[in-house]
Amino acid sequence: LAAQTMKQPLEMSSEVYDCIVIGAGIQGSCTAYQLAKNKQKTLLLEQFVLPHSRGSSHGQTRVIRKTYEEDFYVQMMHESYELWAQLEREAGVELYRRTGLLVMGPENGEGFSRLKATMQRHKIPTVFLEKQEFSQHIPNVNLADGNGALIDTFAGVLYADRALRAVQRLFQSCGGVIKDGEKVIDIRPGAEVTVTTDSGVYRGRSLVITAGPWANTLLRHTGLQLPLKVVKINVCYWKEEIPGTYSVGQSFPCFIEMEPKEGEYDIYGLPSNEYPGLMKVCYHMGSETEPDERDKQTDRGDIDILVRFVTRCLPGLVPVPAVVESCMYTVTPDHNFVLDSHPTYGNIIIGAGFSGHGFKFGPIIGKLLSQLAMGQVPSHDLSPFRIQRFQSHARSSL
Ligand SMILES: Cc1cc2nc3c(=O)[nH]c(=O)nc-3n(C[C@H](O)[C@H](O)[C@H](O)COP(=O)(O)OP(=O)(O)OC[C@H]3O[C@@H](n4cnc5c(N)ncnc54)[C@H](O)[C@@H]3O)c2cc1C
Ligand SMILES: O=C(O)[C@@H]1CCCC=N1
Repeated sequence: LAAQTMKQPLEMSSEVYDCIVIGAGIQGSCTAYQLAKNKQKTLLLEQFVLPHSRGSSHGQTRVIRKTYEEDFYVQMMHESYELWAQLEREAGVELYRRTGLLVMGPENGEGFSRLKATMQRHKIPTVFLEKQEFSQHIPNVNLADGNGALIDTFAGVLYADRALRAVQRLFQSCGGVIKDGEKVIDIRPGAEVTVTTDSGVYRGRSLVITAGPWANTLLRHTGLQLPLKVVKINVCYWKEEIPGTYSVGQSFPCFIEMEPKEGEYDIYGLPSNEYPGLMKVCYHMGSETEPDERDKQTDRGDIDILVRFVTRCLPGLVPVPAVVESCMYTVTPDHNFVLDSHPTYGNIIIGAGFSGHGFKFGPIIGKLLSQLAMGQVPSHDLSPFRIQRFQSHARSSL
């Protein structure tokens, strides 16, 4: 009996991969696909059985836009749109639906002014709406006093779950290997990195860590901790008083209300689509949580803010959420991503801290992280995303 219950040592696979990617969310899946396309023998490890709803990439929809204040995000989005279109062709599925994005914000505020200037500088097709013509273009929305409004006409919706499945399928069709339901429990850095899961041991010449909310749990094995905050997002859907009022079919756009009140985070919404008669409207922040204890976080302060916003600005919605789902953001202090090599181990690449706005960048992030993993010079300037910027925060736990 003792012999039967004794644990067998985990077997080391004889295969040496060019690259092992940990985490099959949108960033890891896109990275793995880019590597496989570049003839790299690639293993993608995922702790949960796919598909799952325990990280940050699940759910049916995400916003895609070029509407950013910073030039570097706009430049990356130019290429990301092209790569999404390429993915649609390769997978033979529709992943993007153009709806436009309405941005409302304090007309003379710093953020809104910077956004307007960036849109103009990059010649992004934008309609600037005057207060008096607003309701004619956007019925059933109340523009707050003092707010300006613009529309990014090429923005829209990405079909997130469908996109994730498509990228993983493409990765496998290029010879990539996915092992899901395998949690990584140890990482040994070296010229060949050794990665141990709860059921096997694997070796790779390089390693990409794209573990979303679990980034720091894994980085601990490499002696690094980043200043990341994991928050639970209450994903709220609101019932239309008259079904279809805010629907994709009625050409209702996605929207962002910048800084609805001083000190508050943005509120954003997507036209009703995935659940007929329900519109998704969310607060762009949540309360801190441990990633494995997400459902124990029951704070509803964000929902109170949303109820006030819906009552004031979206009169065609019942101001009580009809459905609340859960998701997580992994937030950096400056809300910019981490895209970098490990400061000590050059063959360990980190993609983390996507701060609630990373999905739309998936294909370009996949390309950049794969370039780092292959030892190539990245095709965009990655200086805004370096670990070094956290010098006073990032801790070595070696
Ligand atoms: C409610 C919500 C709305 C959003 N809206 C938008 C939007 O409109 N537009 C936009 O661009 N972005 C949006 N985002 C952000 C975007 O979805 C995220 O930035 C993106 O999904 C992050 O992907 P990821 O691959 O880094 O993380 P994840 O999707 O969390 O993937 C990480 C994966 O790593 C796995 N993993 C972790 N640890 C281990 C381990 N030890 N072993 C094996 N596997 C492991 C996890 O299980 C997980 O599957 C939104 C996010 C949320 C939550
Ligand atoms: O990234 C996005 O576009 C969305 C909407 C604004 C806030 C966060 N996610």
